[in-house]
Amino acid sequence: MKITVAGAGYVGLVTSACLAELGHQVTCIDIQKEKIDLLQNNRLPIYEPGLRQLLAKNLQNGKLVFTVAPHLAYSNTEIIFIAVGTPEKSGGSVELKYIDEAAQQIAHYIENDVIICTKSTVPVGTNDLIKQIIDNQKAPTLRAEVVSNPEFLREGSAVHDFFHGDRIVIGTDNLEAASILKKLYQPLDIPVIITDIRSAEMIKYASNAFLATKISFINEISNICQKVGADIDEVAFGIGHDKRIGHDFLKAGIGYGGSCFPKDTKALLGLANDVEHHFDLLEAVINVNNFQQSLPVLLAKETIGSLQGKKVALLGLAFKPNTDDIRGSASIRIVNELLKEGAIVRAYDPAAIPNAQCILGDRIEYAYNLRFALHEAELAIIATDWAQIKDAPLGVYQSFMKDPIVIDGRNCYSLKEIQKHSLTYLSIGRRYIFKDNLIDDKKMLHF
Ligand SMILES: NC(=O)c1ccc[n+]([C@@H]2O[C@H](COP(=O)([O-])OP(=O)(O)OC[C@H]3O[C@@H](n4cnc5c(N)ncnc54)[C@H](O)[C@@H]3O)[C@@H](O)[C@H]2O)c1
Ligand SMILES: O=c1ccn([C@@H]2O[C@H](COP(=O)(O)OP(=O)(O)O[C@H]3O[C@H](CO)[C@@H](O)[C@H](O)[C@H]3O)[C@@H](O)[C@H]2O)c(=O)[nH]1
Repeated sequence: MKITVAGAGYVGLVTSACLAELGHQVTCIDIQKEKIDLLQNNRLPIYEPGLRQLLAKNLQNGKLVFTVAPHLAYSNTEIIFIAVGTPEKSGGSVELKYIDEAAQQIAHYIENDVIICTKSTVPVGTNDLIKQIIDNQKAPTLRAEVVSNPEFLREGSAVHDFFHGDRIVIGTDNLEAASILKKLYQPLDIPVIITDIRSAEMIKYASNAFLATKISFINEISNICQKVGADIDEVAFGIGHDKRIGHDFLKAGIGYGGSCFPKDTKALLGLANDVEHHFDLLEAVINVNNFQQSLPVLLAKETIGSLQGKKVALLGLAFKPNTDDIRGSASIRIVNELLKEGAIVRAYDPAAIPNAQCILGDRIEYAYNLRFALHEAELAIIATDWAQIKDAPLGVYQSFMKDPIVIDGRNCYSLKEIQKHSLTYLSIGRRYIFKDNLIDDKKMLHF
């Protein structure tokens, strides 16, 4: 089929490359010329495992084309996927201007009947607005069916998720459009759920809010575990064995980040408020996450005292491993809080340094390897569980730091392993181990 994808971000690029891989003729359009120039030259503007190979192959065989020209993208196509950004506005509501602009362009440039699928995460009711824009502005002879087709991929495993997702949701009342999309996705052998547009839009927000709730729940349990001397990893393992609960998304840590959970939970809270429903549970999930992201600096202050002039190695800038995305990352909050306390920060990340530099500039130093980050640091904070960080031998902390204090925000090491080394080690929801293997419950910190 001839397919157009609007937006060359994480979702747009993965969708484009994977649909081209399935044999479709795909045109991906973006408004950022620099991005399209890079892509046309076979260079990826993002870090996403597996994407480079798909891009190279499908650019070369002509199945995938990049453009900034809307007449090329929209005038001769059968299905259009909208994958433009829907970022958070100040106050937490959803910025829909990119959706609005894309819809206007589509309406203006289409020259045949099309199905328009919204992959962007949009508040319930937005697809009706897209339909209104298109219907009001397109040529009256053309048929354009607007369908909600929310995306569930995770960064860092997005290509895998495209081919092996848990479900595909199609929100439409139009049986013909549903059947065309079902056929498009058929080779993936993933269950397809066909529902109405508003339910499809809500499935996306409810999914993210539920996953965020699981994370905040386990983080709250972890904070209690730490105070009563239980071990959160044991507890999560134990409760996860109940099939009704499951093991996924029960990893305690320094909270969820990313371009989705923080913004989508706030958007759903806003949506609930708009219909005069106070979503107490979701509000608590967000508050717990804010606390959790601040935990490393609280622990640092309780352990060391003043952080003024202290050298801190921050290990990980991305919001999770295997991505260069720093949107909503706990690390950004940690840096800001450390700098406010007067600390000197040197950060290491295998992929996210260029993105971090755009936001943090020269307020911190950057290290291109773990050892340089740790060199002479007085405190190390593990913020992202990249393999390069979680698999590093514990000896490096002793070799490169003066008197190592490690705050492990992702519980990368087992306490047994830690006890073989002489370092002060604080993790999430587990006993704190002080230098010389002293595990002293009386030394539990209080925050
Ligand atoms: N990132 C994820 O993991 C993920 C997963 C599922 C859903 N989503 C949702 O998908 C949407 C896109 O997310 P993303 O992370 O890929 O965003 P992104 O910010 O990485 O990319 C969005 C792209 O859209 C482009 N754009 C803006 N207006 C345009 C227009 N009129 N025409 C063409 N391109 C235009 C921007 O220039 C940008 O390159 C969001 O709604 C997000 O919530 C994201
Ligand atoms: O047990 C866990 C699982 C995740 N996280 C954190 O939660 C955040 C989000 O992780 P993840 O969900 O793996 O990454 P995303 O790429 O943000 O994907 C989420 O957001 C996307 C955008 O909406 C959805 O498409 C995906 O289904 C949804 O998982 C990260 O900071 C993780 O460190 C935890 O702290 N504990």
